[in-house]
Amino acid sequence: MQEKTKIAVLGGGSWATALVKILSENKAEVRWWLRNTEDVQHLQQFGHNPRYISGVKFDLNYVLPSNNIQATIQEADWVIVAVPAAFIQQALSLLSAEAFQGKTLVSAVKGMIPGQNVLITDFLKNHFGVPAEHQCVIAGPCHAEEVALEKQSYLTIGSHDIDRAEAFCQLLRNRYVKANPLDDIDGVEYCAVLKNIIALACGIAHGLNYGDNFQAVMVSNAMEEIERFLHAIMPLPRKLTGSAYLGDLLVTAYSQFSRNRTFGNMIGRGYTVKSAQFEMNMVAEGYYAVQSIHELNKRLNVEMPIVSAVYRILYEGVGPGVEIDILKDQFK
Ligand SMILES: NC(=O)c1ccc[n+]([C@@H]2O[C@H](COP(=O)([O-])OP(=O)(O)OC[C@H]3O[C@@H](n4cnc5c(N)ncnc54)[C@H](O)[C@@H]3O)[C@@H](O)[C@H]2O)c1
Ligand SMILES: O=P(O)(O)OC[C@H](O)CO
Repeated sequence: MQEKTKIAVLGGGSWATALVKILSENKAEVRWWLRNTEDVQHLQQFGHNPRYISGVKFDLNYVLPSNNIQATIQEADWVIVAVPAAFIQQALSLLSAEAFQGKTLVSAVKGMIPGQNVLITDFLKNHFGVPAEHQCVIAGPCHAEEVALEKQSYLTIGSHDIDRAEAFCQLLRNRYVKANPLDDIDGVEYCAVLKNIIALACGIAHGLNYGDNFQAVMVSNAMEEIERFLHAIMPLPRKLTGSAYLGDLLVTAYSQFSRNRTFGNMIGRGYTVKSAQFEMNMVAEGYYAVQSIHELNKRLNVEMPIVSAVYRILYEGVGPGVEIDILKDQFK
């Protein structure tokens, strides 16, 4: 009998839950780390994650929930990090560089480490010595909620090692998930960070009662902003109309499931940052990312009017109406 592929998934949120569904249904052995003991016990007893997309039922012959992070990754060949960026340092604090040796690290995160202002793959390299070519990122327009409903979805797996990316694609592909490898790992990782900030802006505009016409112009301006930033930080020939770039921006800017758009919408309607965070059970990565991009851009000096507007709204207390009014006059 062929041995099962052993995969560790770190994180108890929506995306981790959807990834565990995909991988375990493909008959991989999934060791799943969740920080909350009651959630682990609930999963072991009932086969559901009680907090996020709880309709998904897991086959416990393939899914092994645990709150011991060292034991979870020990046997795994692949380790998927699906913890929001702001909590990664804390989540991985019990692990040493040796714990990751010989494994492939896969970032499912669309964010940056706050304060350090680095991508997750760079953090894993700097902090744990995981070589760049031993890493992959999961990109592309894919909401966990739609995976749970088995709606047709597309993922792009970025890696400097294209064979490794293809091997990971093979673990993901199923009836409703298509996966493709791509070597522009940094480009898709930065694009995923930026699209979350743009979704915040779209949500803010919607909350202020701007309509679809305005949002379409905002998204097309945003695409130019993303292109300028990617060109400045990582110049490469890349097809930005691809689903890991434009596709991911569109899903997050328009979908009812978007965390970032929902958060922005609350800000546009007059919620404070604290009250919006309190009301959402989920994490809007764009809130943290906009600070990191703002810091990085002090060096790059890229023209990023939408990102700058979101930064001023969320971190400098400028009224959302004031900032969106300024953008309104700049857009063509
Ligand atoms: N949800 C999606 O559809 C989706 C799709 C692609 C990528 N992602 C990315 O996956 C990553 C995980 O996001 P998600 O959507 O699964 O999360 P989520 O918003 O569904 O859930 C929030 C997660 O944050 C954790 N959390 C909250 N407060 C915490 C704290 N103080 N310390 C530690 N952990 C805390 C929760 O336990 C939970 O796991 C993010 O980077 C996100 O951008 C999400
Ligand atoms: O749309 P959001 O803000 O929920 O982000 C989730 C994923 O990045 C969509 O691909």
